[in-house]
Amino acid sequence: MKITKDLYQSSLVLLTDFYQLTMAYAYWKSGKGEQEAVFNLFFRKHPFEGGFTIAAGLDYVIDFCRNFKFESADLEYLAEMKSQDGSPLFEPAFLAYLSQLQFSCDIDAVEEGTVVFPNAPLIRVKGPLIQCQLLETPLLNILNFQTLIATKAARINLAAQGDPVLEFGLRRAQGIDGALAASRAAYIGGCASTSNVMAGKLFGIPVSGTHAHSWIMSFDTELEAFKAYAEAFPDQCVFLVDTYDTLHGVKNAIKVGEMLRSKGKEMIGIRIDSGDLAYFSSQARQMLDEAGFPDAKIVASNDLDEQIISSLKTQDAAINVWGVGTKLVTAFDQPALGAVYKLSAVKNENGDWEPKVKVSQQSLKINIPGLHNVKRYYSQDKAVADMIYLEDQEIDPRGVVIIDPIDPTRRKRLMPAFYKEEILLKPIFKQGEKVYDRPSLTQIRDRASKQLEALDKTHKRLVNPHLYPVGLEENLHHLRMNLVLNAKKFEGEHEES
Ligand SMILES: Nc1ncnc2c1ncn2[C@@H]1O[C@H](COP(=O)(O)OP(=O)(O)OP(=O)(O)O)[C@@H](O)[C@H]1O
Ligand SMILES: O=P(O)(O)OC[C@H]1O[C@H](OP(=O)(O)OP(=O)(O)O)[C@H](O)[C@@H]1O
Ligand SMILES: O=C(O)c1cccnc1
Ligand SMILES: [Mg+2]
Repeated sequence: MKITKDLYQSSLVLLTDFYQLTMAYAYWKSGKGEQEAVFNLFFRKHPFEGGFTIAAGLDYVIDFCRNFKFESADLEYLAEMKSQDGSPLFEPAFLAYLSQLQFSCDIDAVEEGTVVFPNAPLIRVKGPLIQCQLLETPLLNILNFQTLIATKAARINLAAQGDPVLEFGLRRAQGIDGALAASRAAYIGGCASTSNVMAGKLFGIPVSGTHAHSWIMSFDTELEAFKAYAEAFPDQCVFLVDTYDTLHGVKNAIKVGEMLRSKGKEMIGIRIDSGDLAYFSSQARQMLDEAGFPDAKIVASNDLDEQIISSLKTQDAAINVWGVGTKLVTAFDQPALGAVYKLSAVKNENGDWEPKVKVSQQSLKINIPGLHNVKRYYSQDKAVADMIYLEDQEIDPRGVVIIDPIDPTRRKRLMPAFYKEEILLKPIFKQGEKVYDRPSLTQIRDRASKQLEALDKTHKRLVNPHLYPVGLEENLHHLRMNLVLNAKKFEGEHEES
């Protein structure tokens, strides 16, 4: 197991795209490496055609930044890289610079478990250009995936309407770290437990499970298999009833349930893993009730997702617990979130911040310039709107207009004096020092649940959700428009000359 051993014991600083290192070298060479810059990480569209997204992954980012160090083995590898003519790609003086590099950025971020919306930053990184640049790929790698899975999990849990959802994804997850990170994110999104024992050990997630068809098939009869399992785990029996004939399996489960009861034990329930889950769960419920097991739970699994769970709910399926694997941990219907990381300001020689925009033909792709933050306004504990604003901008409590970043004709007037407010980007690192107390995973999960409660149900609809208002504070909107118009003007002048 050399590969996994090396992987988990090495520094992660090279977990970046090659072009980040070549840019870092060129920044250094041109004397710009230490120039201060600001980058923002944000996504442009909710995943799964949904109306909300749950931020996750910050804890990994914190670990990554705290361990941001080029070790001698990393530098040796870089020293061996060659350019086309066979000479070393990176000058020794640059590698010496990297060896001395100490993480010194300011990072402000939305806390894990926060409901977030398109275009508003999840993370803001302020610091020397080289460091900001080197963080792009790992930050995107971490936050894109965990945010995606936490959101998928939240959707599945909303569909389950409070029933426990057990995460069963390990066997179908995207490799080793994909599985671990998915279990963590699924728990943040509201899942009750994971089948992944290592995720249990690493993150303290409750671990749970039933048994497989192989257990049943290894015996001559299903009844023998159930009995043997009940001998081994008299307090943990969820009998898988569909290996041969589902309703006959329910009868066998009832027999063994009665045997357990005669010993003062109670079976937890049954699991159905195939066939029409509405039909079989209702039949099984009736049989269990009639046999005197009204509290026995019915667990369902088999390629479930939020749409099938919703459908089963409307069919009045008698399912109490949902086992969900593949479609959760792979984010089956949308395999990537698509968050991006964009430069929004640089400090010039006079020490002033210069806001930056990347002009694009698509207004959707024009970034938001400057050093900005996000305020969420709440009225009676419901989130009303998010405002993206320049951090040094005074906000008039009597009234502020927010403007949609994509369609400037969409505007909303807010009266901050009447609302409770929360600033979403919180300080995580100041000049490389961690200033944030990391919450426990349970606290993060609670935050996600409370944040979803604060969101109106129209935004949580799985299909065609109502759009939650997110807008630019007026002055930020004007700054952005002026930068775009100026950039276009210059472009025109260049073309003419
Ligand atoms: N009543 C129902 N309404 C909607 N979808 C259902 C219902 N019952 C089962 N499903 C879903 O339909 C799909 C059935 O898939 P498929 O036909 O491949 O399974 P199966 O043949 O029953 O079981 P398997 O092949 O796993 O042994 C699954 O995704 C399952 O979750
Ligand atoms: O369906 P998922 O959401 O991924 O949940 C996990 C599945 O994994 C197990 O069986 P597996 O799929 O390995 O085999 P089976 O479907 O043939 O029983 C389990 O019985 C579930 O069906
Ligand atoms: O414990 C279970 O029932 C389980 C675990 C993983 C995958 N499918 C089912
Ligand atoms: Mg299956």
